[in-house]
Amino acid sequence: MSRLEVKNLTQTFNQKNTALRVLDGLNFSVDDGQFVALLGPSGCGKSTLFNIVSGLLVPDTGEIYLNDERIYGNTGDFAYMQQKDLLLPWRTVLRNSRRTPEYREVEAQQRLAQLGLSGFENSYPMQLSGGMRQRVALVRTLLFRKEILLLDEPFGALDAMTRTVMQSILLDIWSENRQTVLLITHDVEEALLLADKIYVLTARPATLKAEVPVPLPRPRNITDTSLIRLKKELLTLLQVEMSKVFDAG
Ligand SMILES: Nc1ncnc2c1ncn2[C@@H]1O[C@H](COP(=O)(O)OP(=O)(O)OP(=O)(O)O)[C@@H](O)[C@H]1O
Repeated sequence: MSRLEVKNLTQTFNQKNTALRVLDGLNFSVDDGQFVALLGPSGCGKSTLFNIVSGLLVPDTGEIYLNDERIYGNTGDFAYMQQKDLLLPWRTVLRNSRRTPEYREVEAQQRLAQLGLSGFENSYPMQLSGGMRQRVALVRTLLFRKEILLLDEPFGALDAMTRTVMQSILLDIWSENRQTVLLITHDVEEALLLADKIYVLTARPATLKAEVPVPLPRPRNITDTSLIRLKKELLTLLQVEMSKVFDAG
C-alpha cells in the first residue's frame, strides 16, 4: 500500500502581476517506511511541494492521499523541517528542541547529545553557528515523533565533515523508527547514500522527470561502482534541467 500519494499537483503564484507556474501536474508516491530523496534545480518548486504536502499551502489543483484517504490541510501526521530553522530567539536550545505537545526533556537531551550539542542546552539560538542551529531544528523535528518526516535541506548549512556524520546519524534514527522520510537535497551523493528511491524534478514548473531506485544495502560507499554509475545518470538528468534555468536567464 502506498503511504503517501501526490496526484496531479499544480500551483501558480502571482509575482509582480505575472502568473508564475511552479508545479505542473506533479505525481509521485512514497511507500510506508521508505526513504525518498527529491532532487531538482534551485527554484523548481520543491519547498512549495512540501508546503502543500504538510498542509501549509492549498494547491490550485491536485490531491494528497495518506493511506488511500484524501487529506486536506494539516493532519498532524507530518513533522516538517523547513529550510529556515524557525528557532525562537528567546528560547534556549533545550526549550526550542522540546517545543512539542508533550514534555520530553530526557529524549531532547539524548537527541541533542547524539547530534553533538551537549553543553549547549542552555544557549540561545544567536549564540550558535548556522550548522548548530540546523541541528537543533532537526532535533525538534525528530521529537515531534510523526509518521512522516519532511526534511527540506536539513544539512544545507553544514560543512562536509559534519554533514557526513549527520547523514549517518539520520540513517541510524531512520533504521530505529522506520518513519517515512522525504528529503529535499541539492547533494546527489547525499541522496545516493541515504535514499531507497530518488525522484528527479524538472526545472520550474516542476513535474516528475525520473524515478531512480537505489536498491543497495546501507551503509553505502560513494566509491561503489553502482553508485558511481547512478551518480553519473543523476548528474546528466540534472544538468539538462539546470541548463533550462540558466539558458532562460
Ligand atoms: N508565496 C510565494 N509567493 C510567490 N512566489 C513564490 C512563493 N513561494 C515560492 N514562490 C516562488 O516559487 C518558485 C519555487 O520556489 P520554491 O521555494 O518552492 O523552490 P525550491 O525548489 O525549493 O528552491 P531552492 O532549491 O532554491 O530552495 C520560486 O520562483 C519562488 O520565487
